[in-house]
Amino acid sequence: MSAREGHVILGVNTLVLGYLPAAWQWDARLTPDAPTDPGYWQRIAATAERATLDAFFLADGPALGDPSYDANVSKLEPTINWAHLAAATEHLGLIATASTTFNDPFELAERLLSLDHVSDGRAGWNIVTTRHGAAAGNFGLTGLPERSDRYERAVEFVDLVVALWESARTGVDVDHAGEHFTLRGRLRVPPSPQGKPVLLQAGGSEKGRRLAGTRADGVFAAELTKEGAIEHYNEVKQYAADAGRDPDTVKILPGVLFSLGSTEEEARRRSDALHDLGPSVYSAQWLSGALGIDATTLDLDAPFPPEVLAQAADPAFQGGSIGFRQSIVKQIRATNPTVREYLKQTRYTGSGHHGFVGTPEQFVDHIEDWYRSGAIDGFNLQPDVLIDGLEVIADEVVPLLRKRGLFRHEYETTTLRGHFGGSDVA
Ligand SMILES: Cc1cc2nc3c(=O)[nH]c(=O)nc-3n(C[C@H](O)[C@H](O)[C@H](O)COP(=O)(O)O)c2cc1C
Repeated sequence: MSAREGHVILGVNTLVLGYLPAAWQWDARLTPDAPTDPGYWQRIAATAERATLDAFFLADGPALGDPSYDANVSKLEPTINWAHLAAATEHLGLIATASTTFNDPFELAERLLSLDHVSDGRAGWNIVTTRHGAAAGNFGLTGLPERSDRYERAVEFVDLVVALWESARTGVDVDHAGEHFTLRGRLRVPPSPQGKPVLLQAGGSEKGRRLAGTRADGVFAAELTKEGAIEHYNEVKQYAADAGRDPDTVKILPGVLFSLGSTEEEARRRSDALHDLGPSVYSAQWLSGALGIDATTLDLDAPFPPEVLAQAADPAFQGGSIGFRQSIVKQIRATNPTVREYLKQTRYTGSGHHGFVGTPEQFVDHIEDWYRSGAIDGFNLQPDVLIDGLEVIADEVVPLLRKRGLFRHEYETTTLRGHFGGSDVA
């Protein structure tokens, strides 16, 4: 492995109860009111701070989830969810997903900068353009705007939000007349301790990677294989360098779904039990959404038809996220399994996101391997089930990472930007 030094960044995409739909059946502490119970969030945040983790992260879309594959159908709006947790935590970053397609730049700039104040500089914004068609109906549209329109709007949206945060610092009005937005004025919210919230981006198409490289401080990536992760890592870092930025200021954090056990067999039993407890269509539904086809119509005992894996004639009209789709197709092409074999293997190698099933020691080996191979700057951890899935990170994984010099022993920085290697002071 390379001699790469430094420590990994570890976030937790809490989702709410965990990434598997049966999470609520696994742990009695995951009560029906957990999503809206401040006490639940404070308990898991205390575990995360005990482990000196970098941030809690909330994936989100402005629409009710689909229970056939979404483990967290109902939840609070992320910035509100994090505002109350800010008061109950001291170090943990709080990253909220918000769509550039279904928000207004002035309102979101105010809301995120306010969150940065109430959290003493620990706010982050995960920039998405939203892949779920259900959100369109909630905003008076008959369908999602086409991908390149969404990204064109996203670039103007992000630049306007950053200009508004800058207006808070300089006191100079923003005077913007663009393709998607016209605005003259400035924020009433003063600059925050870290200057402005940390920007992350999620979306792996070429436009998504370019947005990340030119503007974001971090990337929530979907990469099922180490080769795909290295390619994504290098591409975004190159976009940053081409934009005159220091590539090291953009941290690449793929998601990793994990089930851990004291032995590999126990971990696999846990993953199997959780999948067997969940909706039988879970893996097929996830795959359908990610590939943009109905996976339940495929011949289970045959390989994937070439036309299913082929890129849409015009990627612009490829539904869902190209990032997820490309990653899944790469993984399928690597072993050419039957559909049934692939759906079964996703239990152990992840569905859409990279997956790991094994012991804490094996997980640490895996984290170290991907980090020293230049595939990641860290991971956005996604426990199969919250509470006990997070406790094993605090009690077993982090101590092992610290022993290897790969993780902090205590918080040395006070803001999310500081945790990411930037300066605590704006
Ligand atoms: C790793 C990853 C995580 C994502 N998380 C979300 C999310 O939480 N909410 C959401 O609306 N979209 C999410 N998306 C999709 C984004 O909305 C994205 O802008 C859109 O699907 C286009 O993605 P693409 O560039 O991969 O085609 C995610 C995409 C990826 C790759």
